[in-house]
Amino acid sequence: MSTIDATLQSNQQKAKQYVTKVYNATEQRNPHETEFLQAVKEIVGSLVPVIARHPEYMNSGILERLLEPEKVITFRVPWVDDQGKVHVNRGFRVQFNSALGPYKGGLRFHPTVNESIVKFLGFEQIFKNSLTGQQIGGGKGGSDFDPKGKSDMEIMRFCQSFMTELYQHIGPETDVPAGDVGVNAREIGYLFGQYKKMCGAFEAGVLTGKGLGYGGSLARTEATGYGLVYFVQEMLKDNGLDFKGKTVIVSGSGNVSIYAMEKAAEFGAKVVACSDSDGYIYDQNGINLDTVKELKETGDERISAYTEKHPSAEYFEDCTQIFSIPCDIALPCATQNEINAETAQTMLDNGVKAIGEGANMPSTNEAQDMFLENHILFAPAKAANAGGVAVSALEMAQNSGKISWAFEKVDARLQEIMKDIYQNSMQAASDYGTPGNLVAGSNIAGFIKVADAMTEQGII
Ligand SMILES: NC(=O)c1ccc[n+]([C@@H]2O[C@H](COP(=O)([O-])OP(=O)(O)OC[C@H]3O[C@@H](n4cnc5c(N)ncnc54)[C@H](O)[C@@H]3O)[C@@H](O)[C@H]2O)c1
Repeated sequence: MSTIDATLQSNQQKAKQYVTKVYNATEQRNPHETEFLQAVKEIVGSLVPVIARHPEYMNSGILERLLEPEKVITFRVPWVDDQGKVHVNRGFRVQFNSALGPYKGGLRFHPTVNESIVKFLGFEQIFKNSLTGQQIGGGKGGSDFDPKGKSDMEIMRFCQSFMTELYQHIGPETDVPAGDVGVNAREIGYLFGQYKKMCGAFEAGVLTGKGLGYGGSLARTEATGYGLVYFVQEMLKDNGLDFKGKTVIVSGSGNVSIYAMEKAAEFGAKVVACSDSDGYIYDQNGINLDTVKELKETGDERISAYTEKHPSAEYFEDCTQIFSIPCDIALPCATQNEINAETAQTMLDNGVKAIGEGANMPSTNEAQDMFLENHILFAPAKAANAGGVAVSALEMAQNSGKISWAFEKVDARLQEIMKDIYQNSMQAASDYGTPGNLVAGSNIAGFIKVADAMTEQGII
């Protein structure tokens, strides 16, 4: 073995030991945070070749610092329902990393929200935001409040109470929340109103996903779903494929899902199924998106009601079974861990060709490995669903210039950003010895920018 080969091997070994040591320490320090640990394991596992080539990251403790949020804020959110009964929920904001810019990431209102979920989302957000090439750090927040079945006034009172505490921790140059599951334009409106009242100032850039009349950006509503399809289209094109004529399944029926279905259909695909947390619908004629929008965007109805308007469609209880339907392209857009090893095996048996993750961490690490081992085209969440935050950063830019761009301008910029993320992730994958592996490539490309900025900014 040559001296160069021996050095490379020794560096690789040291890097592996370092990554394992840091992961084990994280596990010991956060023993019950399963989702956070899952996200950490996936990312740090792919960083071994980077650390081996750049031992300076190891020497300056980059991973140890990256894995500990800069700040975690937990607070009480008391509110009164329409019957006068008092409720108390828990609010969270994790300000994970500000090496590249103000913390940026959504708020999730869902009964499953806890510190582990918010930390996994915030951790992923660091790399996603870095991939967009914009000046945004990583953060995330939310509450275990369940908006399902609540009246408009209850939602408003909850949002006001939530912001009464949060306002002192955020700001256009500090931390800029947005929507996520359970937080859409209505909730952002109530949150913004309360922020404005508490601060006594109209600071449009403090929240993104706002209504168009008071500083929102055109194309923000569509951005995550459209961006996902633009990303998958790049991946398909690179492999001699295309959306045209393909059978597509999109889980969920919320913001990401609806606009992923819209763009996939526009590109000539036939979307045959979508879901909500109760069950899924299968429409062999192709999902009628106007009906889904009517049920989910203007009404507050369950997806099962779709079959009342389209009797030839079928409804099945148990949303987890949506991916048992054969398809060419699967776009999981509902929630974390919706595809486990068993579901992945069914999808492989059914001949799936490509997967694009619209939701955050919808595939377990086992499922992801199975797709990669079987050479399925796989677009991981932190790259493929970055379109939402990318357009949020464009909203911040418009707010700071007090201007509004046309839909076409924002959409064109979104397409360029998704293309760049695809190319940079592919390049990083091939530079570090895993050509074509977008999981490794996006982790590495996202990491290097943050690690370099942290190094330049000193030990803080
Ligand atoms: N909104 C964004 O801009 C954005 C950006 C990046 C990533 N994401 C991620 O995309 C996912 C969806 O977010 P959204 O903004 O569309 O939320 P949303 O609240 O608008 O919609 C979520 C949808 O998923 C459904 N759902 C929930 N649990 C489910 C389950 N177990 N099985 C099937 N359906 C289920 C809900 O009924 C709803 O239709 C989340 O993982 C979120 O973190 C969102």
